[in-house]
Amino acid sequence: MSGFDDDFIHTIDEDDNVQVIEELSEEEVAVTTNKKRKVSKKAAKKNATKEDMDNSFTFNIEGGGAYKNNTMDWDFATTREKLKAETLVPRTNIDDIIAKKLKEKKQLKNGKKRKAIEADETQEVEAVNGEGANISDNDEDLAVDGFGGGVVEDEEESENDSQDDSEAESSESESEEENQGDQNDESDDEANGEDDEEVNQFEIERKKAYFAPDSDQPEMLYESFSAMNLSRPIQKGLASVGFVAPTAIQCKTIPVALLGKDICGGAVTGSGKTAAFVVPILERLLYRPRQTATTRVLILCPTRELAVQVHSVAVKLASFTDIQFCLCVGGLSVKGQELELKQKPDVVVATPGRLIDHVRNSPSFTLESCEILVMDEADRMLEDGFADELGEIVKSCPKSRQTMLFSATMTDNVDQLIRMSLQRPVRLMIDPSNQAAAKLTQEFVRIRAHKEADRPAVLLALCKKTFKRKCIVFFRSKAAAHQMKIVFGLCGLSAAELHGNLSQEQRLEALEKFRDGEVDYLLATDLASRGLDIKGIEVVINFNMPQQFAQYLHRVGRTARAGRNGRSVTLIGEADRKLLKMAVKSSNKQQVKHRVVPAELISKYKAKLEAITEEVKDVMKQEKEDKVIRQTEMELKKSENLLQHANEIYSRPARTWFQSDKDKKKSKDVGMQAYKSMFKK
Ligand SMILES: Nc1ncnc2c1ncn2[C@@H]1O[C@H](COP(=O)(O)OP(=O)(O)OP(=O)(O)O)[C@@H](O)[C@H]1O
Repeated sequence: MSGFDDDFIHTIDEDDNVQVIEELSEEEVAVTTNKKRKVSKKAAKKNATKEDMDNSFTFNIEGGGAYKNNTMDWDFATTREKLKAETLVPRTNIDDIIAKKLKEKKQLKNGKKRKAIEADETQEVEAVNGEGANISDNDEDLAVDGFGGGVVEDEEESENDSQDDSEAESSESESEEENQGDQNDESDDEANGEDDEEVNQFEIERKKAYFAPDSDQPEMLYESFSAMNLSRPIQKGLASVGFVAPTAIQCKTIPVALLGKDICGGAVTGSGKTAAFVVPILERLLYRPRQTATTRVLILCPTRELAVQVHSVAVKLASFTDIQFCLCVGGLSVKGQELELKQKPDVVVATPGRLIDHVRNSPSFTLESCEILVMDEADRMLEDGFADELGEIVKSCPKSRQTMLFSATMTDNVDQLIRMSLQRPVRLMIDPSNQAAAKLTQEFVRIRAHKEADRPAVLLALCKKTFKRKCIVFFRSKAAAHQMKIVFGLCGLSAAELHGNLSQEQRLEALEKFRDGEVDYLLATDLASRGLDIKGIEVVINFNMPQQFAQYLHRVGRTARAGRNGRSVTLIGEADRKLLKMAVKSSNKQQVKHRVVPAELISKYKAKLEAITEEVKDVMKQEKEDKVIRQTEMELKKSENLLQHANEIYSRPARTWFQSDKDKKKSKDVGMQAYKSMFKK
């Protein structure tokens, strides 16, 4: 990067500290490495709370792979607390409505049982009196039992173990029909071959001219963070969260980022990209001039949850520094954020919309002094829906800034990147593009065209029989995720939902409940598909396949993170064959499997679903009614507020936006279309 003036934070090549790397001999590194000191979670926490530097501190060093330690969970507690304080009227709680429905059901069942016992007693009395009748099984009781647990459930448990292994077969067993389809696709590909070659050559030349030469990519591999010449407070921060050795993307990125270069970084999901950009930012900020507070770093994320997570990671890693952060995302109080921004925090972590709102409407907040701009999930942000907002943000930052873009499906499409006005970016791609995490097993359940309606029953069968905890299920729409939440609740499966129809507090609460194991399932839309890092997710189920392979990779990337094992199960329709082919192509063959859910099991759960249709409707009706009441209460509270603070409210200048309402709607529609096109058949 060129154009650093005196006020800019220093890159490592301008910094005397570079000597330290060279002076640290190999033996010294080896000695420290061999110590293998383990800092327990508890001790790390304790360290994190200490404000001052501890001179006797020794780093937590463990040689070998990056993921040896148990790293800490990121927490949303602070953000949730803030939100709780802002809630005007308590929200409708769907769990309460479902619980009420289940209670009613139980009461009904008990009532029936009592009646049956009374009837039996009468019959017995009658039998004694010589007018006997046979006592038959009460079918209705059994049906009711089947949903909440009890006898039928126990039976299922025992069936389960034997079925697990037999259900999974290798992909080689896929039918002839599928193979035929693949061959057709291939012959199409060949026909286009020559044209493609020319285009490819042109693209290769363009990329060559656009990106920095490959020689700018360091080939250094570091055994530990302490070998990276990072400052002591940063190393302490890393040790406190259990990071000992850098991952591949961290090895490559940190040195280049410290030089202030623009970066396009790509590495599979769960490979540590967050710390790859946070660490060099913190390191550089340690050397910032401190006379006047200035916001120097902006980190953009496509979703609020991801921004909350990145903020939490950054704050934890910076525990031993004086670096200040501010989280600016929609759904949190604008006023609170305005006050924080006034203090000129060093780093702002934001979602684009809310950030633009502040740039335009928060007095004294500007991006004029932004020296580093990071875009996490950059390929998503470069998509149509975000393009206008991004253009507005880039325009507000100085040209001389450093820009870093990261994603597991990072694009090196020059046309898209030009929008970001990068300066000879260094391409740091660790894994071949479009690849899933190494330890992910991908399973596919075939849904034939005339069986599309079976999807809910298949899902229920999978969750009831096989995947009983730490499972995230992706749906195409908010309505589908919500409806399934009710179905799961009525079927005795504990689930939380996560989608855009919930309040921000509910969204974070859902994530926390799932993370803490209070619920076994997270039923989500693509809101949760990118970036979220929840430890221990064992399975990702795709109720439907998204049309874009990249989106699929992000979804399944919620498991098998940080070198762990994981499994994905995708219900794959006839129209998704191409994507199945891509998954097979981009993975180790042994890791792609065909799962069969037995037809009788599907029939059983179809019947169960049919039997609870009315109950689902009831819950939805009750929920709607509660919503109306809450809405009215909200309006009332708002009017009261307005009356009480009318002068203040009306004297505020109206908030402005960079687009007209019409333009705003148009770009929202474009985004929505782009999203929907992912599912187009
Ligand atoms: N050096 C390290 N040592 C140990 N664990 C690490 C290290 N770096 C990151 N991790 C852990 O790896 C996990 C994945 O990291 P992160 O969320 O940054 O991945 P990502 O590459 O950004 O994934 P995604 O593409 O899904 O956004 C996290 O749980 C994080 O705590």
